[in-house]
Amino acid sequence: MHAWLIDEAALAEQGRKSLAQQTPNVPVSGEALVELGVLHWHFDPATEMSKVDALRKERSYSSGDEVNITPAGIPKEKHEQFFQEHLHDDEEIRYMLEGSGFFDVRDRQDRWVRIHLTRGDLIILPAGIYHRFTLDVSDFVHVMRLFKDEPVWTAISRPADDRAVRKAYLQSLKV
Ligand SMILES: CSCCC(=O)/C(O)=C/O
Ligand SMILES: [Fe+2]
Repeated sequence: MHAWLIDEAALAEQGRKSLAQQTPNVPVSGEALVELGVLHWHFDPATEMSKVDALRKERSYSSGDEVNITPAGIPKEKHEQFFQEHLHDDEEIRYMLEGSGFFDVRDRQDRWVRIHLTRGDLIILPAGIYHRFTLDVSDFVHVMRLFKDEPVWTAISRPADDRAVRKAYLQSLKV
């Protein structure tokens, strides 16, 4: 996992799937992500699935599924929808089994932090954080999605500032 600040204009120029970090390169540490409520682990899918299972139990992720995301495999509109800034009422838990991609999350100053995830990265985005997802130049990801209850994927587009989950998230940043 690598994370860095991105500038929207520069990103548009280089293409949103580009692996190139921007100049000036401003890295964002794992600790800074934790302060935003973003948690990250790395578990080798070949040898460390028991650690994923332990985390599932510990955090009560009772259901899950696996999806392939490729330009050919999902409708373009869906991929565009992933890249529309949104939030969820629940945590978003994603475990990268193959491939790679970017989650962009908003920081306290409303800047974009780009998080590059590759095989073995497991990320938890807190409920209420504004974010988006895109494939990178590899154009492929096989991802496990984990849920506390029945699988639901409801994206609430920004602006959603009046939503209870957004207010609770902002409140959690203050402590
Ligand atoms: C990498 S899983 C597909 C994207 C997704 O589920 C989501 O909510 C993006 O924010
Ligand atoms: Fe999302």
